[in-house]
Order: sequence, then structure tokens, then C-alpha cells
Amino acid sequence: MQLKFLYMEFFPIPSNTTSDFYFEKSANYFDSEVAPRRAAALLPKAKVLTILINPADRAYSWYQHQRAHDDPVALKYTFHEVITAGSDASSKLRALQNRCLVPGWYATHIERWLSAYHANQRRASNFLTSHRARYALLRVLDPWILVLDGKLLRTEPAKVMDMVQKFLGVTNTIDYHRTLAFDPKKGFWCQLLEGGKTKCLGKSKGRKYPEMDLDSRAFLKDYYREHNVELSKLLYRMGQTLPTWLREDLQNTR
Ligand SMILES: Nc1ncnc2c1ncn2[C@@H]1O[C@H](COP(=O)(O)OS(=O)(=O)O)[C@@H](OP(=O)(O)O)[C@H]1O
Repeated sequence: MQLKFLYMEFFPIPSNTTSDFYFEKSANYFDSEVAPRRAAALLPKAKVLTILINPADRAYSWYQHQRAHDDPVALKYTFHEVITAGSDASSKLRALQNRCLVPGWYATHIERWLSAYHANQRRASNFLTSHRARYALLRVLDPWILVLDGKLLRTEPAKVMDMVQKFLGVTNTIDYHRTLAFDPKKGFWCQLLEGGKTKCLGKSKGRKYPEMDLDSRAFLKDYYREHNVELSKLLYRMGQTLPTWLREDLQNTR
């Protein structure tokens, strides 16, 4: 009971009379086995947005995140040592390796979200026996999932926010082309305040760290090849635009 109460407080039941949107964001349960089923049970009408960057960069970003939080394993080992550690490595090193690598199996995780939510919506399209036709119909009737290009979000956030507002069906839209400005010191787009100053995200977002070494880049390119091919097929089936980083990656693969 207690858990349910906390959940309901965290996700208040939306009233039919308001046009408010409740949102929640986290990078940490995207790849969870149980989260999609739980989310679909708790919030069957939720819209889901996934922001994907190149999984190799995501792995490196996580490693840097852990170093910044003084994780002794991330401080002790280089990124290359972490991602290439073998089965004989310590359990702590393997755990860090998993948190760097596994969330980047994007197609596997998105499939899990799709099946959890589709299982919920099946009744609406029960007359269609083919899985593919059902996908297609649900895509048109109820676009509830949007896959966004994290690289584009970084370089052209206003353009991405236009897509988000359209997807959510926001009526009172905000023109982010006017409310965001590039801050050269931060190296990212930030909120533009009255008077021309900018308000950027905190120190923990957009950290400055060295470029990934080329050996790690090559290792991860190979490691994620099949996963990225699967992702491109899945996005095609879902009728979603391929992120530019994925297009480039696949072109280089060929
Ligand atoms: N405008 C702007 N300002 C700051 N940071 C930006 C911005 N746009 C995108 N990013 C990228 O977002 C990354 C951190 O966001 P996350 O949501 O993954 O972080 S967290 O899960 O909340 O810790 C962060 O990753 P790192 O660069 O590894 O720090 C950024 O690259």
C-alpha cells in the first residue's frame, strides 16, 4: 500500500479537466527488465520519449559521470580497461563495464518498451493478426513513442523541441528558437534570460573531459555494430527518423 501511495504521489492521476503535462526523466531505467511493464501498468496512456546518442559516446559519458562521482573503480581503471575487461576481471570492474555497455543495446531495450505498451493496447487492434500490421496501425492511431536524436538535441535544441511539442500535442507552444541561446563558455545551448544573459544546466550536465581514445572508439564501433544495425531496422519498422549519428555509423560500416 505504502509503495502504491508513493507512486501515486509521484505520478498524480491526471485530471481530465486540465491540459497539464506531467513528466519524468531519467537515464537509469531505460534498459531495465521490469520498468517497461511497470510503466505500462501504471501509466498506460503515457507518451514515451527516448533520446539516443551514439552508444559509444553514451558509454564514455557514463564512465566520466562515475569518475566525477568518485567511483573508485572508474578512478582506478582507464576507459579502455573498463570496456575490454574479460570474464576474469573483478565483479566491481565487470559491474562498471556492464553499466557502460549494456544500456547502449538500444534496439533490445526499445523492443521491450514496445512489447510492454503494445500488450496493453492489443485490444484496440485485435482484429489484425499480423504483428507488422498491428505495429503500422498503432503507429498511425496513437504515436505514443518518439525516438529523438541526442546529437541533434545538443546542436539544434529548438528544432528538436518543435518535434517534441508536436508529438505531445501541446497547444500552447513555446518558440524555443527565441528562448534559447548558445553559450560559448558552457559550450551548450542554454535558456536565454531577459537582458541577454543565459542560464545553463548545472556542472553535472555537459562536463568537460578528454576525447575518447581511438582504440576504445574502434573497439566500441565493432562492439555496437550489430546492435546499431538492429536499431536501424527497428526504427524503420516504427516509422521513425534515423538519428544522424546512426546513419553515419551504418555508412561507415558498409
Ligand atoms: N544544453 C545542454 N547542456 C548540458 N548538457 C547537455 C545539453 N544538451 C545535451 N547535453 C548532454 O546531456 C548529457 C547529460 O544528460 P543526462 O540526462 O544523460 O544526465 S543525467 O542522466 O541526468 O545525469 C551531457 O552528457 P556529458 O557531456 O557526458 O556530460 C551532455 O552532453
